[in-house]
Amino acid sequence: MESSLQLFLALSIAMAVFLMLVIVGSLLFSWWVLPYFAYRKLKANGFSGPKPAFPLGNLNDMKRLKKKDSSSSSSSSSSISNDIHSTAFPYFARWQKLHGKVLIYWLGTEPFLYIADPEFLKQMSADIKGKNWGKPNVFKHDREPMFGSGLVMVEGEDWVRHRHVITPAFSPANLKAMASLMVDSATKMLDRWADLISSGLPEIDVEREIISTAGEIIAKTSFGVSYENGRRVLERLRDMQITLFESNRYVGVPFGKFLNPKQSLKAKALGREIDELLRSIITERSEKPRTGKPEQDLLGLLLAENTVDGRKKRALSTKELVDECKTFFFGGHETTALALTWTLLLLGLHPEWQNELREEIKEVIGDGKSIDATMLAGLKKMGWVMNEVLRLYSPAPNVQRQVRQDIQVDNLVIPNGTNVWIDVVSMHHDQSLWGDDVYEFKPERFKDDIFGGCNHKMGFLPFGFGGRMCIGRNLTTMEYKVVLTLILSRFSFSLSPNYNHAPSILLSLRPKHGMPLIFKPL
Ligand code: HEM
Repeated sequence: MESSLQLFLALSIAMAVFLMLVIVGSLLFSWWVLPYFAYRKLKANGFSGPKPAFPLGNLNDMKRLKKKDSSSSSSSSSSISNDIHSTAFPYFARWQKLHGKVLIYWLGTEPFLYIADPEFLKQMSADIKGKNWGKPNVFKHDREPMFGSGLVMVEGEDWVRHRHVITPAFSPANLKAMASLMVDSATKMLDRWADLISSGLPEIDVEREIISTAGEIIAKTSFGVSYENGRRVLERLRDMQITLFESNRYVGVPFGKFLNPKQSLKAKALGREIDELLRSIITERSEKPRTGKPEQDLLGLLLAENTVDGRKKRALSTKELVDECKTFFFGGHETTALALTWTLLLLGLHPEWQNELREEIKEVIGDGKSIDATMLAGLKKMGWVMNEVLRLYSPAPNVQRQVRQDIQVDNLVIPNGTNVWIDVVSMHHDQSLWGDDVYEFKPERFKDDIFGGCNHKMGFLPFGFGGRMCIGRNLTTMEYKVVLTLILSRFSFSLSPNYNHAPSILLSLRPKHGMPLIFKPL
């Protein structure tokens, strides 16, 4: 009896040890062996890069170089340079010098092929359709609370279906109906600015103000905030964004989430609440008998797409609709707000361009009080300014993809599964592509050329490229023109002496210390 108990115990221990070994072995296999083989295959092409250390990859080098640089890189308002690549991304600038414009670096245990060479990118992407690109699995996990399986992250036939259903919602005809929502939110913000100015406080941090207004605009245009639940979703989405930003992120590092357990749990709880609120909005709306035109926000248009002749065709499931609403919010408001924020910096430094744009607004729109969306296309110079700002201070500073098939580039092979990191800021600041005036603010470079005189068509990529190019670019252009027209029609502005120039990366390219400007009513 005793010996069979001992045998049972010994077997149980052996089994537990065996299971532990299997778990540790498979973790090491997926964190060490697989990435190492992927790395070896990439290296076989002759690419090199900084030496990684397990399990952080090059994250420590990046932090160290950033820290070293940030002690010397912020500059006061009187000495602002648009040469920002080496200050916002000192590690990429340094590695490029050592390893060229295509190199390998590691986020945790994930190797990435870094690309800042438009010709290489052109050759690599020439035969790849939108549906055949992947998004790095490591980001799918990390950004799950923001995008779920919305359009930014889906792949293959699912991506084709999502893109097909969503594209009509962003058509110019549909977007026009949203202009008045934008005017309302922006006017409310500008009335608040006017009150501040008249009470003797002309210095306004436009970054904070515009991000909050753009959040309201995107919530209205995505799922409507006139409903009680809509407002609550907006508040929770903002909380979620702050929570995600607060955490010191260890993307690609095994168990990285557990290094910030409090934030990870909070983001998860907020995510559940947001999903629940959006689900209730969707159910309420889809059960409402359809009379007349669908509601003119993106969700209303998607729900209409989901129905044919009054019958449900279920192009997108409720979960997919929830994820798309979150995707529009996270993908759409901060990028647009930052494009406007950086524009105000550059126009604050170039009052002659404020005047040029005011003249144009007078000619095309009149006093700027009532804006008809059809007139916006006439604001050509404003379009050049927008492009030039997106070139110098691209709010989406990089594009990430994952390769889903072996890709041949000349005699090289980029293997299936390779993570790709495209450094847009580097290409937008590359003297060999743009010429000696690369760091100057010169909107006129876009006057007769949609590529701004760049000597390579893949050198200007503010909205990405190919079939997966940004679906929201028309919405952004409209919002940009509406908000800038209203600002320029009411105020002139200059940079505050308190502005500290430190463009830095927090998912998007942001001014690290905000953007204080001094306003005067016209
Ligand atoms: C200045 C504003 C914006 C910038 C700079 C920007 C930039 C980008 C970039 C670089 C991509 C990746 C493209 C690629 O992989 O090649 C992208 C994709 C996307 N953007 Fe935007 N975006 C902006 C505004 C918006 C807005 C307003 C929305 C929605 C309301 C939006 C929704 C999306 C979506 C859903 C995708 C994924 C498209 C796909 O994979 O099919 N974006 N955007």
